[in-house]
Amino acid sequence: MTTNRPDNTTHPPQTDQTPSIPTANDGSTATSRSTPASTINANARGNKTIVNSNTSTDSPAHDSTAAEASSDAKTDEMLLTVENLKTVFDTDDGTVHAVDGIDFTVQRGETVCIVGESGSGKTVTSESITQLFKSPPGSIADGSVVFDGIDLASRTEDELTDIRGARISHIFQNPQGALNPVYTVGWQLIEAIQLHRNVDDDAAREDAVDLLNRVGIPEASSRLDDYPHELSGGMKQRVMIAMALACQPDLLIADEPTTALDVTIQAQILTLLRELQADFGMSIVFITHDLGVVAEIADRVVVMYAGKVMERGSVYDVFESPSHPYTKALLECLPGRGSLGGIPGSLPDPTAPPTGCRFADRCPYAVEECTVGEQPVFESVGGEARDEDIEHEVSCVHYRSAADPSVLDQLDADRSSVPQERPSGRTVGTRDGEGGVARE
Ligand SMILES: Nc1ncnc2c1ncn2[C@@H]1O[C@H](COP(=O)(O)OP(=O)(O)OP(=O)(O)O)[C@@H](O)[C@H]1O
Ligand code: NI
Repeated sequence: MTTNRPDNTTHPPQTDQTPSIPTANDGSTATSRSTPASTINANARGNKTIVNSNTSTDSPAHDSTAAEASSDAKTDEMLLTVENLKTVFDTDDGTVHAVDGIDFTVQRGETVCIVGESGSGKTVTSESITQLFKSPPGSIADGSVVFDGIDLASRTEDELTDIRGARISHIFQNPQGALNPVYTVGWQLIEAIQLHRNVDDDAAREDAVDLLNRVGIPEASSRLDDYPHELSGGMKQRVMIAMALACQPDLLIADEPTTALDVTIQAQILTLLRELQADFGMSIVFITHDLGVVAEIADRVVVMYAGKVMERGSVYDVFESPSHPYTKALLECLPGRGSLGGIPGSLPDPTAPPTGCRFADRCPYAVEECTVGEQPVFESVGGEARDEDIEHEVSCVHYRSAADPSVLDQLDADRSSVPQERPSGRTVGTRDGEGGVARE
């Protein structure tokens, strides 16, 4: 990379533990990759054209020593804080409560995976960060999205455009849709670079070649003259990543960026993202329904269901001590586990979400209390956190202070002694019959 960074040091891992993550059959592990953050970027998706701004301001790189020494400094490590976010769509069928009061945080340099079944609100969550959804019908009905001290939820469209262009990049599942078919890859990349940095054509071209090299495109200088249709799907996604990195974002939002790719290419892209994150120090919000990918790439996991967060915690805690029955059910769908066809049943109607826990009617552990009132408050799961910087919390009545969550284990034991109902309905979980992605 040609770009100069104010701070290219790499943090020590958040923890020296590298527990085995039961991704699937391969027992591969996920390690923390925490690095400091910096700077800028931009990009495009169907709903809105994202116009890039031309300023590039480095965010204050945080001082790891100070951060470790003081709990106050931890606030500085927080890049994104989402609180009580509600995003709705006004439709002819009523108001769709796509995201319905969620909280999560993203620290500088970490990867947060949002995982859940299809329709649980992952994409709308990611689009709500910079309000990429089409409006109307979409709107943020409540809550705040604080990015590096700026509340994005209350910003004007112009201000959001600047932020999107300057500091938050998006990559999407379908790179074809995001690349302009009538311009060469080089033209588009050079434009992205020049929108952010005041460099002449030759310097921008040189940077473009560097970026393409960096994302693993062979013979980069000759590929600059290719049109998007001349590239394979994997190569196009690499170009999109290069464009997203053109100005070094503080935050890269990746919505199922590998889902359309074959398994080998998926693995390569995930490896690439990890390497780039270490080099660039950016934070990543990674949307996926694939738990194999989560185990591979996440530091922190946010489990979503029907517009709500059900459980959140470090990748270690969520995989090794899954606590919400929904998380348990998702993990059961991993290849080699009990459930083959996904979790029985389907999501509730998003225009009329049920009271209480939204998973209650599909939950083998549900009791009467689960179906009344508000979503259960988040409780700490307790036990020894494997990553002490990341709280492990769950929204489930069985974890209330007066309750005894071991009832879930007891029920598990009881259930395993009776034949299981063969699940039907929508699928969730991992790539077709494949295990986790091999780590390098
Ligand atoms: N433009 C829209 N108009 C109306 N409803 C919408 C719109 N976009 C999303 N929704 C609804 O919001 C809910 C959440 O959708 P979202 O796309 O965020 O799910 P997801 O978790 O990303 O699913 P998938 O894994 O299939 O991508 C769904 O019920 C969806 O139908
Ligand atoms: Ni989605």
